Amino acid sequence: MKLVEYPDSELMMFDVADLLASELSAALRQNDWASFCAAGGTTPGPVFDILSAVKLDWDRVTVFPSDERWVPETSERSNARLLRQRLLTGRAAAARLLPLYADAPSPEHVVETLAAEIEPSLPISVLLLGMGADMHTASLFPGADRLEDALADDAPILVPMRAPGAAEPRVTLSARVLADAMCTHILITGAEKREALLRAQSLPPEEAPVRAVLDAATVHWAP
Ligand SMILES: O=C1O[C@H](COP(=O)(O)O)[C@@H](O)[C@H](O)[C@H]1O
Repeated sequence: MKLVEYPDSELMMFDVADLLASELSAALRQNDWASFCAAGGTTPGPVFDILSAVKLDWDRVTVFPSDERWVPETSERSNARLLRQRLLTGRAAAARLLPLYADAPSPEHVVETLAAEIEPSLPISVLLLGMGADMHTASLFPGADRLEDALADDAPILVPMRAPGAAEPRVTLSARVLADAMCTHILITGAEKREALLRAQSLPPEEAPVRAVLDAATVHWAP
């Protein structure tokens, strides 16, 4: 793991957006398409705002969330809504968004269909993850009902997930799909998450799921 510490969050958001733009641009030089998989939650919005204005062949980029809460895009808790409102505007409006939600009573009803839509965009070209203070990343939560399945070497692309720390059912990319990404960044702020990150380094993924993606990741932290 590489840890980059910034004096303030604003500087971090600009630097990370710049890095992601260069990596997407490099991926597009090597291939006809690139995929950008990004966290939801409260942290990455400013990165999306900056990235959305970058000049890039966005029409060759497929964007999808790392995980989704089982709510429609009308909900403020929807990770796809965050991507649509903060990233797929301006220049980046030309990108294609693949939501990880469909109008079905539970993730189990549609998880295979959703996974089939993601599969052609794998491996992920550029991955931006977040992390909770409980050391979850994407929706790989400690104590989640299907964490073991999602951490397995032969895990499916997408795994439905329910966890004590999650208000609604979730769907998440599995650890192997996240760990296969060509470039991985984790964006965190605050003393509590920094301490959790350092603790996660010496714990197994079953206790600290973020551990499953740490080896190849660059972690960006600001107070
Ligand atoms: O629930 C989620 O949490 C993590 C961390 O979110 P944050 O609000 O603490 O930044 C996020 O990375 C994940 O995509 C999201 O579904």
